[in-house]
Amino acid sequence: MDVAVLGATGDVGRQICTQLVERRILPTTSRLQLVGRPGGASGRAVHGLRADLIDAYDEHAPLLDVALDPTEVVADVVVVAAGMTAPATSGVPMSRAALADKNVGVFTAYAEALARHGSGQEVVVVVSNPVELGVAIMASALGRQRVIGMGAWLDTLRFRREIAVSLGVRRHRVGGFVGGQHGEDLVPLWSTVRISGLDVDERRRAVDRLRGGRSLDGFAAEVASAKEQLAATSDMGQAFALIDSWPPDLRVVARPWMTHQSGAKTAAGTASATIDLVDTILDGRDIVVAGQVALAGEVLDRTGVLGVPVVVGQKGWTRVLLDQPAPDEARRLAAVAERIDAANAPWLRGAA
Ligand SMILES: NC(=O)c1ccc[n+]([C@@H]2O[C@H](COP(=O)([O-])OP(=O)(O)OC[C@H]3O[C@@H](n4cnc5c(N)ncnc54)[C@H](O)[C@@H]3O)[C@@H](O)[C@H]2O)c1
Repeated sequence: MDVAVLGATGDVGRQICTQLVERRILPTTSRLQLVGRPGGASGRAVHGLRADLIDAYDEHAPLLDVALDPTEVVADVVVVAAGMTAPATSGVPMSRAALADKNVGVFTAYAEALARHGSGQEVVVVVSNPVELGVAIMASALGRQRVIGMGAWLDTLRFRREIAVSLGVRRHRVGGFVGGQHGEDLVPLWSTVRISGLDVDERRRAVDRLRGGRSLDGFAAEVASAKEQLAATSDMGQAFALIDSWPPDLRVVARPWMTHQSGAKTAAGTASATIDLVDTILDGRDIVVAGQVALAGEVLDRTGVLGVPVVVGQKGWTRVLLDQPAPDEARRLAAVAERIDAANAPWLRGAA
């Protein structure tokens, strides 16, 4: 199967391409399409990236080609990593609306081109932010089940790792999902957490200990306070040590936020989670992941985009697996869904 990466020469796109090749996710008979923009720096650099990848990995690299126009994108899985990101500098916030304003044109151009020139089968993985807006635009052009935003999967892998660190076990022993909106408005779904080797009572005790008597009703205030404390800490080492002292779900929000503020960005982790999702789609077996998808009433009677656990396979996602969220999860999911809808509305009206 073939993969196309839009925004291949960006920080995230380049990591995705490199990891796809280095980790031998694609056989040598498959094609990896590196997609840039005509003219300008990325249109030139995408040819250079192709040459560099061949230089490094010729023996096991898939077929590498370059596309510079949305109409030329051809693949079974299309990864959307093109578009602007918030500045990776402390004290330079960029609102979701400002980012949406920058990236709505990118989402729309590729959605229209894929709808018109695509195979009608490609699965689209949205990495670019706001990921919920990208999913909404792509899903309305291509059909909702072929489009999945990877922010919730990245948040899920972080959640599992933070829980594993707190319990002193390896990450692969921890299951559980994060839903909601990617970033500060994520929803840690504690009711879905499973820890291999622990029975139900042991798990309940472990989860209660990790949560420390908190519920998600106070989570937004905790996140706001965490950001304030981190913004007031000029020493990066101290900031990350402070994060280490917090509970796992708060660390899931705070650590990547601080990483981005440090100037390092989160390109490697984002790419790794994207590869994981792409590999799962290519694998062909139905596997449960978390992703931002366009709902039609499957959870809390919601329509609109929301991060939830879903079954994915080669045709996209098929089912939502969140029958009974805990009451505090349901309340936060509903509130976050409202915020996503409100944030997306002006752009979706504009696109109609
Ligand atoms: N979902 C996540 O978990 C997550 C994490 C980190 C970053 N991101 C997002 O990924 C996106 C890329 O981030 P980055 O750090 O790589 O940014 P970057 O600025 O380094 O790269 C963006 C790339 O997109 C390209 N691009 C812009 N418009 C294009 C178009 N119309 N066609 C083809 N290419 C185009 C640019 O030339 C550039 O190469 C951002 O939207 C960012 O917010 C998402």
